[in-house]
Parts: sequence; C-alpha cells; structure tokens
Amino acid sequence: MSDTSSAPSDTGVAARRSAVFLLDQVLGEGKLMSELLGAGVLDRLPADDRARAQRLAQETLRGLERADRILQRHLNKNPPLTVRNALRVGTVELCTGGAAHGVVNAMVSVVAGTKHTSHLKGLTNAVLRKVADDGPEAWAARRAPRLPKWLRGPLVDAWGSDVMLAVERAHFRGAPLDLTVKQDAAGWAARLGGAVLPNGTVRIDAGVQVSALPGFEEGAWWVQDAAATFPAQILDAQPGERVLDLCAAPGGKTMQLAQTGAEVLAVDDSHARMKRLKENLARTGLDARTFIKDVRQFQGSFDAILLDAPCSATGTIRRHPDLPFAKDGSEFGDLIELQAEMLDHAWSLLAPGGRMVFCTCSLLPDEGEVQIDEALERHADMSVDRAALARDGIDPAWISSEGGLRLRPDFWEEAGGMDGFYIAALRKAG
Ligand SMILES: C[S@@+](CC[C@H](N)C(=O)[O-])C[C@H]1O[C@@H](n2cnc3c(N)ncnc32)[C@H](O)[C@@H]1O
Repeated sequence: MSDTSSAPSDTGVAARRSAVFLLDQVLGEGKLMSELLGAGVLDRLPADDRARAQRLAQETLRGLERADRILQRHLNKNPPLTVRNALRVGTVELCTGGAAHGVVNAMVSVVAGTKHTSHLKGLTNAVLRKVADDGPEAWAARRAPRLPKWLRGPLVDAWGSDVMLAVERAHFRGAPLDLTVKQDAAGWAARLGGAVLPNGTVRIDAGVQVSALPGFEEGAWWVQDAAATFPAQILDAQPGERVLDLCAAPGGKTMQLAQTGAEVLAVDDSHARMKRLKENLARTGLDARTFIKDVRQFQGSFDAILLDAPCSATGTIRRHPDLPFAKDGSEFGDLIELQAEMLDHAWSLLAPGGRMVFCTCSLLPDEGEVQIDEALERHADMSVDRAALARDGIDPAWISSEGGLRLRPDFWEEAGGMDGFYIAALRKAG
C-alpha cells in the first residue's frame, strides 16, 4: 500500500483504511488475507495498527451478511466497492459496540482521503449516522451469516442443514487462541489465564500479541488449533522410530512428533513455509531433519507417516473468514487428485506393519471420508485402525462409517469450538 503512514494512529484512520484495502482485495480481487499479509501489504503500518486492520477486516467478513442487510435499508444504489467496504467496516464496528462519533468520523476520513471516493464522504457520513441509530438492534436480531452458496450447497448435502447452521454459528463466533505446550499444560494455563482442553491444548482469548506472551521466546509452546493436535497424537510416534512428516510446514505437527523422541524427517515443497518450520524448531529447541521437496518425489522406508495434505482449508473458516469470499471452489478438483496421488506415494514409503495418519483441515467429504474409501479400494494391504482413535478428548460419536475421525467447528461449543478436520489412522499389512 502506498498511502499508509508509519506513525501510530490515535484516530484509527490508518488501521481502518487498511482494513478497507484488505476487503477490496479479498472481495474484489479474490485474494486471501494470508497471501496479502505474507506479501507485506501492511508492513509499513505500526504493529498495533496492523493488528487492528486485520481484526477489523476479519470481523467485517464474519458479519458481512448482517452488515449488508442493515446497509441495504439506507442505500438507494450500490456505491463503488471501496465505499461499500468502508460502510461495511463502519457498520460492523457500530453494531458491535464502537462509539458512534469516532467510528463515523474515521470512516468519513477514509472515504475522503482517496481521490476517487472523496465525493462520497457526505453519503458515508449520512448512512453511518443512520446505522449508528438503528443498526445495533437490527444486528442483534439477525441470524448468523450463512456461507456463500457455492460452498454451502455441498456442505448441506454432506451434513444436513441443522449441522450447517451450527457450523455457521461457530464461524460467526470466531476462534480463541490455542497453544500446544511442551509440558505442564495446567501451569501454562494458570500463567496465561487460560484453560486446559481435554486433549491437553491450552486455550486463551484471542486478540493478544502472541510473541509478547510469556513462554513464546523460550519456546515453551506454539500456536495450533486443538483439532490440529489430534493427527500427531493419533500417530503415537515412539522414541527411536523413523517418522516421516509429509506436507510439514509450518511445523505444528512436526514439533509434536519431534517431542516424542522419534527420528523425524519433515518434507514440504514451500521454501517460505519451510523457513518458518525451521524457525519454529529453533525457537522450541526441537529436532527434525528438513527437506524442501515435492512429497511425490521423496524416497525411503518409514515406521510411521503423517500426511497432512493440502486441501480446501474449509475447516478453518473460523480463523480465515476471507476464504469463502476469496475462493469459488474451482481449484478443489485438482487438490482432491493431488491428495490421492500423495496418499498413494506415501503408502509406498510405509514399511510393512507400519502406521500412517492421513488428514486434511477440510469439511468436504471428498477430501476425507471419500479419499479413504477410495484408497481402501486401491490398496489391498491397507486397513483403517479405529482403535488408534481412542484418545483423550475424542468422542466416539465423531467416528464416521469408514472409521475416520470427522471433526467440526461446532464441536466443543461450550469451550469455544475447534477447527474442522478429517483424520484417518491407517495400518499396512505386515
Ligand atoms: C495443511 S498444510 C501443512 C500444515 C503442517 N502440517 C502443520 O502442521 O503445520 C499443507 C502443506 O502442504 C505443502 N504442499 C503442497 N503441495 C506439496 C507438494 N506437492 N509436496 C510437498 N509439500 C506440498 C504446502 O506447502 C503446505 O505447507
């Protein structure tokens, strides 16, 4: 961005302007926020403003349907996207406790500050003043926003509409901050003001600066959703075993595996993500050999393999509310084929009698249950190990008919939910 200031902004104009920019990119250009932030689009902002811009953009995307319904009542025709996004950010803020005067003035400054939108500052002022009057009540009365049709349709077909309503409520609530601790979960929960979940994850409120928390510098824990801890737990690596971690970066599961005392080889084809994996290992003082390579070209023989295949990431919408808006599902077919290729190659690297965990952070059965049904047909020496799923925190009701584990965002609702995941424990005939 060229128009962000590097001085901290007391009025919040810079953060809001950047939130609008992020929304323009997600909703107008189909960009993911992770791509934008990874490319450094907010790097010129002070850290506080950067965090605020991200939070505002995420909250606006979570509440987009509500904001649009409320705005509809005050707009005769649709303004250009940037102004619409400024109105959306303002509406979400006003309807969730933002002080009317500050929010309206800041959003008017955002719209006034750009040549091609400045003529709409009067409209912005008038509309947001009306929203400040009648928005909060209307907001509270509306349903949790629904997913866009392209994604909702297949998910309703798979899980039914009642489940999807519960999943959408979970998306709207957002996600807490989950930490996987090396040891002493209870001690860290007490120190950080959090709670220990049944799987050992320490859960605290989101909205804190992770790197400033006690324990970060010394590598006592790492950020990882509770659901994402199950694949490595289920693989149950043992000291001295040769364990292959495929699609490993940025390394949440690598660190869990390394902590068991197994000899861990971590493979991923992304240089940038592998750099993060190595930084994570260095920070936590854990050990794994790393390989930047296409999984389908890796060779060797292993006692246990974890394959965390690239997928639609539709299980992570609580944390990434931009995904349903930036994507349209057109690349999912290629991903599903890639997952099957990876699964077959990984199977060829598994020693007789060995164990493999296949997982995806997806809610789509094609990336989970169906993958395993089809893999079982292709591999006569493959069986599903249901007994491996008997672990703390896993409800047997979550196990699906082919024997895999289906995790959904509406599970553990009282405790704050979990990401959607599919996890299957597989065994190779000896
Ligand atoms: C779901 S993420 C992995 C998350 C990781 N296991 C963790 O726990 O932190 C999927 C990973 O697959 C990697 N990937 C995608 N295609 C690949 C390929 N053909 N070979 C190797 N890695 C690949 C991506 O770079 C990405 O890091």
